[in-house]
Amino acid sequence: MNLEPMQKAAVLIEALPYIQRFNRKIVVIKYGGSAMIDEELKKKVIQDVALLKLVGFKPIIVHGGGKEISRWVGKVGMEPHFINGLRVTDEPTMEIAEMVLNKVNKSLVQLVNELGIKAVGISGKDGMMLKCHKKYSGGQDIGYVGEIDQVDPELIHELLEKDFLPIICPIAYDDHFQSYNINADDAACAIARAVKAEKLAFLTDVEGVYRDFEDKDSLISEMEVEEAQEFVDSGSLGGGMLPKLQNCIDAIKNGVSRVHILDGRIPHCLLLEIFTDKGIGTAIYNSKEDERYYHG
Ligand SMILES: Nc1ncnc2c1ncn2[C@@H]1O[C@H](COP(=O)(O)OP(=O)(O)O)[C@@H](O)[C@H]1O
Ligand SMILES: CC(=O)N[C@@H](CCC(=O)OP(=O)(O)O)C(=O)O
Repeated sequence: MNLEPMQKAAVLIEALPYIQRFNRKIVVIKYGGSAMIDEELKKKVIQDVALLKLVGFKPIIVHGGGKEISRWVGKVGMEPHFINGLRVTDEPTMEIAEMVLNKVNKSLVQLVNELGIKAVGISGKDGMMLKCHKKYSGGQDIGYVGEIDQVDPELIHELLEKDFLPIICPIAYDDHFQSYNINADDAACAIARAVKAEKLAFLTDVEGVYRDFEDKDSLISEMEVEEAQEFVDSGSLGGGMLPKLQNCIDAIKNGVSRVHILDGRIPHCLLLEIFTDKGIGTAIYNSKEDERYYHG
């Protein structure tokens, strides 16, 4: 894309009110495994986060790595198994999940560091950040899968205060200090609530939420939280989007100002959402009044 100098200036000027509005505000970015497949795209996501940091935002990355965990589970001759979108996590799977998530974590840290920004990679066990209990799915035992009870944000605040960029992987601990595998959307949501994030953005592998998944013209660009709840309750939403949208609703109801579901396959989707008047993907917000605050 070649822009004339005046167009370049216009793009920067359009970003100005957003830079002012988000100065020193916390933005949590949930970076899903499905949006991590392409190395070039991955670099662009990291560039976006770096830019957010350099213009004065306080970004936090909470990442997944579900596809990579499944690849390694397959490598050791086991079959990945999910119930209601959650990985059935027996002892060997837990060991693999923790190893893989830590590996993904450090690879993201390296990409951020390469841009001259100091990142610190941690899991929910560091600083006793994410405490959980064993979760059952529809009454079924799904192994070492946890539900978060408590988030201690002290370490995150310390890192932000010292100007580090926290990169967090979704592993938690229970009363007995056993490690648990946490769905990364759940972790991002709990963390965004605990740090009272201004924004929570999910980077995934679809354009956003479709009213009808079969009809690609039915993309919903924005929804008030009540409307989103009605959509979830209607039963017409399926797949991974169902728990994701419920997480978005819970985040808004618990103090996060605005949540976005963005297509991580679009280069620089984060910048396009945050710094342009129109935005992209699906935005969920509390009320029309709050929405005017963001997009005029
Ligand atoms: N109405 C819908 N709109 C968008 N995505 C949907 C819808 N219904 C089901 N989905 C599915 O939800 C998936 C996104 O959730 P998920 O797989 O959990 O993403 P991630 O791995 O990025 O967290 C999409 O890839 C899509 O297959
Ligand atoms: C319990 C559970 O399902 N944990 C997830 C954690 C990683 C994750 O959520 O990654 P994505 O965001 O890439 O899907 C898993 O094992 O796949």
